[in-house]
Amino acid sequence: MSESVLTNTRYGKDLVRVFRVVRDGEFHQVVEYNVSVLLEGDIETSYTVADNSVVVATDSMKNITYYLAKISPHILSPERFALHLGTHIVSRYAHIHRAFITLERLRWSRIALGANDHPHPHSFIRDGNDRQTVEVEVDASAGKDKLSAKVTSGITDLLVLKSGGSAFHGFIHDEYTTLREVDDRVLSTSVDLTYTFAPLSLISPTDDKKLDFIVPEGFALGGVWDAVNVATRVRTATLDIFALDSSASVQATLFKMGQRVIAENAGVASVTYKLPNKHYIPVDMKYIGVDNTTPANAEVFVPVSAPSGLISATISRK
Ligand SMILES: O=c1[nH]c(=O)c2[nH]c(=O)[nH]c2[nH]1
Repeated sequence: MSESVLTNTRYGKDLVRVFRVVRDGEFHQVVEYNVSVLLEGDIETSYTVADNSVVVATDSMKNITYYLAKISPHILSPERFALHLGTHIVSRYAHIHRAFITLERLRWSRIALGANDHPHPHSFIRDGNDRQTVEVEVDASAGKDKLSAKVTSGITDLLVLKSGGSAFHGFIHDEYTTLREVDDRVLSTSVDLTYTFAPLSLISPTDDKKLDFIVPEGFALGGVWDAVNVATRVRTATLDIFALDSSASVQATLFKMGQRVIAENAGVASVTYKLPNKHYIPVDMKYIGVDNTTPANAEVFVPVSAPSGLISATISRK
């Protein structure tokens, strides 16, 4: 027993599902989040000597999440809501020094009706399985009056495919090579990306209940970290480059995506893409005397679920 030591502790509530409607008269806005709240602090004794007096119950973390979803004016912005939640928790509990708030925003887009695409005031559609992601770390370890935060946002599971405009040749040919060079192929990936904002300092709440939250400079609408607009631009840039690039490889297309994200978003310090290459293999129909394998005649493909390539890179501001 004496040869072991507790070196790291973090605990909390995962998969807190919460939906919020914000009513502006007839006009509603909605968000649905999956939230994870993890805490670090002076909690070692809960592990080593079963001392629950230092434990904020994970059930309470769930309740705090629901309460903040009810009262936070920042609920519609995943970044600002996560910062508000983390700031409240580290300010409210003296022995909790860091809060790690992770949040996924599910898509609920407003339904557009009729020939004019008339936006419906309170009806929404799940128009994609991709989720916006936010990871926030609120750090009070330098003191409750010196809060700082790191914010990383992203997109996960954005599934795309192009049936032209993608080639792959010039790669190493040796005794292990069976892949053919192609001028044209099906390219599909499920985009996973994260982008990081510069670290920021936060103003500590001054009210008794520690519920006040002042949006950090830059994170308000129109600021360099205006997360709503950054998220929209990053998604648009990724889809634009995917569609428009005459792809020489996943690597080369990925780099162009990253360059555009950095160029268009002054507040973004770096962006990391993880792109699986989801292979679509032309079916060999020689058995029936049909050419389905030369690129011009390849029309029937087998989508291969495994293995896939996996291409990743981080593009940073110089
Ligand atoms: O775009 C690609 N990059 C690779 O590194 C690679 N490797 C492979 O087999 N196919 C591909 N395609």
